[in-house]
Amino acid sequence: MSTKVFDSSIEGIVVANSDGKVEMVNPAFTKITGFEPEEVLGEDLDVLRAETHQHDFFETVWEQLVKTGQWSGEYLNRRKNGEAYPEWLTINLIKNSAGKVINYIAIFHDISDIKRTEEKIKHQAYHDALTGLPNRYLFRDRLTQALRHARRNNLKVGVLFLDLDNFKHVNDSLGHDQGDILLQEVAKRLRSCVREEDTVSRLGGDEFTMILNEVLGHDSTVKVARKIMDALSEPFSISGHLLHVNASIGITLFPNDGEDTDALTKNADMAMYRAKDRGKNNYQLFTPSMNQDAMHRLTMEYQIRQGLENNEFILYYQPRMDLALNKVVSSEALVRWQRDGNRLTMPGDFIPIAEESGLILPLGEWILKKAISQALAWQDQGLKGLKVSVNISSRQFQQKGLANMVAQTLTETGLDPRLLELEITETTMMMDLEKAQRVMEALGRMGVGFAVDDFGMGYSSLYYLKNLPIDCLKIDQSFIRDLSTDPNDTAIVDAIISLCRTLRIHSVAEGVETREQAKYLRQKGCEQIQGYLLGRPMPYHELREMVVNGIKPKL
Ligand SMILES: Nc1nc2c(ncn2[C@@H]2O[C@H](COP(=O)(O)O[C@H]3[C@@H](O)[C@H](n4cnc5c(=O)[nH]c(N)nc54)O[C@@H]3COP(=O)(O)O)[C@@H](O)[C@H]2O)c(=O)[nH]1
Repeated sequence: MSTKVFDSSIEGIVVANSDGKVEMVNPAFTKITGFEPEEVLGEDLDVLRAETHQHDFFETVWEQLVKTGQWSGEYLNRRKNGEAYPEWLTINLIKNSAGKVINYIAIFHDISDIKRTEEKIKHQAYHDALTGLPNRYLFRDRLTQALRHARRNNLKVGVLFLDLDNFKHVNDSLGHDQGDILLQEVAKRLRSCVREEDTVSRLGGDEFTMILNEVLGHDSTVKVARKIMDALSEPFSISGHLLHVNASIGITLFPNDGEDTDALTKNADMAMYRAKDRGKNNYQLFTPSMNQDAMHRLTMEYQIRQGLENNEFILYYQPRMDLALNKVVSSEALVRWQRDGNRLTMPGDFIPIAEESGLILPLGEWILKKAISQALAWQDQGLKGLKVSVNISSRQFQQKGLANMVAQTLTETGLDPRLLELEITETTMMMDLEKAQRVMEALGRMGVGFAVDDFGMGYSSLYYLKNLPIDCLKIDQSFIRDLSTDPNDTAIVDAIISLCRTLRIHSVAEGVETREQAKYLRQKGCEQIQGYLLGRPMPYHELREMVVNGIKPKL
């Protein structure tokens, strides 16, 4: 029976006598190690000892055997062909009734498969499945190690935080599969920009971080950032498409910009946001003032939220005049924040923060509803046909359900949709042309109008002018400012007015401050004007008076 067990066991078994000479091995032993019985029988057990462990390892094993009669543990052994393999080994001392050792029995099995699975699981836990780069956990671990080493040896470590610019467009236009391939290619290029001992990791989405070990100072980190930007500036060829990808990079240096992993990462992230603010496709070194800015932003975010709850926002209206009719035909709703009593905070101080934090969504909805109900009130007060136009920020325009929300508000209030105009910048429309088309056509069918705000400052693309339901171009005020002195501005304004005429789109000049400007625009055929010449943005009742009394003196 015991012979049968010995022979059929899947575990390798070696029996040695009290002198350590091998007396028996089973077939599993041969299968695992490759040694035939005749090659080991009568030999010292030492012939099976691989030189994969240090001397003190065997001393520990021996000590425990003597003490307890048994040792179990992981052992890195070697097959006959020289290949190393891990095994789980148990050695038992067999004693006779007098307590004298008569045999050593070693039982072992090959745990290569288990080890491989373990390694795989470990790799998956610490690597990004898409790019194979270290993930955020391994990044943190590596940075912690790098800082420990740098502290001990008085060295510097650089951290780069990189975010691809407009990656969402690739995903939206070509689909996620192509987006994934692009991320893999970006990962390869990033890896090629740093040394073997540096770490490039993917935190998720289009965010990557880099640990630059033992750098000399800021110059070295900047060099790497430039190298990365150069590497990314070459277009990527993905499934027949040539894609251009840029990145915004934030840089911190240990110990100057943070003492620990969290501080260095957070500050590099902050610097990356500064790079985005500065027009993307650039790098920024962290400065302590960025921390103050971040604190300011956080406080403002909190206060905007409170302001919404406490009804602190109000709308002002700026008149728009039809030059042929010499009458106010529309007004632009412009938000103000009335906090601390009567002090008005201007939109330039809070709209960008509301945009970044997403608070523009509830704020924008409030603005839209308020402007619609005000326009309705003017109709009821006899100001028939007075339109209202509302600025829609890009985040608001991208949100799901904007068309439904506008349509529902119009239905609920009963305002004629033709009295509402939405102002959108070129950049907003170009972010996702298909979506722009869907939203604008849905609302356009109801009668809502669309004005392109700040025209001339962005793409000025004829494609969207031809394909989107646009009613009006608002010529950016920067061209009007120097209309009489800068021949370039004069030429641009003339060209936009004639473009509007050709495309049968209304032309509106923004920022008109002088009679000369108004006169010139009328002469050139510009249809409407808006600006301080007519009046600054004003409370709703002042606008009503202006419409009722007419613009005096006549322009
Ligand atoms: N998403 C939203 N954005 C809004 C809203 N309300 C305002 N804004 C945006 O904030 C920016 C600054 O607005 P504001 O301080 O109100 O300035 C407007 C006008 O006061 C100013 N203007 C008008 N005429 C003149 C002029 O003759 N000279 C001169 N120097 N400035 C003038 O221009 C601003 C209006 O610009 P525009 O929107 O491009 O027509 C501004 O970008 C607003 O868009 C809001 O409710 N939602």
